[in-house]
Amino acid sequence: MLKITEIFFSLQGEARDAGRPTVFIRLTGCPLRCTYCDSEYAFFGGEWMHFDDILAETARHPARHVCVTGGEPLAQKRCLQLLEQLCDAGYAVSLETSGAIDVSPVDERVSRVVDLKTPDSGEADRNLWSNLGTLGPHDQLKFVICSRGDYEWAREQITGRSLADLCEVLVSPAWGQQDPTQLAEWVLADGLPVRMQLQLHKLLWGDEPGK
Ligand SMILES: C[S@@+](CC[C@H](N)C(=O)[O-])C[C@H]1O[C@@H](n2cnc3c(N)ncnc32)[C@H](O)[C@@H]1O
Ligand SMILES: Nc1nc2[nH]cc(C(=O)O)c2c(=O)[nH]1
Ligand code: SF4
Ligand SMILES: [Mg+2]
Repeated sequence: MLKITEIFFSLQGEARDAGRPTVFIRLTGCPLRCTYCDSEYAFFGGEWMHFDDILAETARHPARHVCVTGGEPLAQKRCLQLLEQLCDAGYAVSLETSGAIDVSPVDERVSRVVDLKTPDSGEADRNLWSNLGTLGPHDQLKFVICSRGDYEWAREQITGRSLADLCEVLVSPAWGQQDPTQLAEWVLADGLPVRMQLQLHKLLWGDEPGK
């Protein structure tokens, strides 16, 4: 059983697979409190669901891709079993995670999207740097940028730790806070080896849950 906030079908709005029709499984609960969090409604509540029912609900939608998110999905230990079962069922699975919890036990078929928390998130001291050692080309690292200070911090991590040699590195403007054009100009000025992303679902549907 897992505590689930919502299961919905949408276009992947973030990271490397942006634009692909995807089923989202949002797990309830998170031990962090990022200043910009757009998913606070997943902190509490939710519904206990059996694995079979989660898989059945997922299968109702015509998708090859499944994204497990939250809240912080890895805060529920049994999330690991769900990820395995989704892979066994043939889905291309991604996991959105805060980087505050050990990602090494995650099934290697899963693309782990690890968000390194920036200073302005208010949660940078929660980053588990040992996670970097477990990542490979199939995984993704992400920085959500709130300010020039966040950008410079991210740039320092990316260049100082050669992160682009590990896996795909993404930068994303904090929605409604960081001007995206400005971020694009900074990336270009430095020739930073990253992929900049916008939250496609918010451009399409605004900031509403279940999209
Ligand atoms: C809601 S979190 C859930 C997964 C996990 N707790 C995490 O933080 O990665 C999914 C992704 O949305 C990003 N996110 C949340 N609020 C955002 C905002 N206002 N603007 C841009 N990205 C945001 C997070 O940084 C994270 O990369
Ligand atoms: N369309 C869509 N794509 C997403 N990719 C990651 C999401 C998340 O909240 O983790 C998300 C989301 O909430 N909606
Ligand atoms: S870790 Fe993710 S879900 Fe938790 S507060 Fe931060 S952005 Fe929101
Ligand atoms: Mg979201």
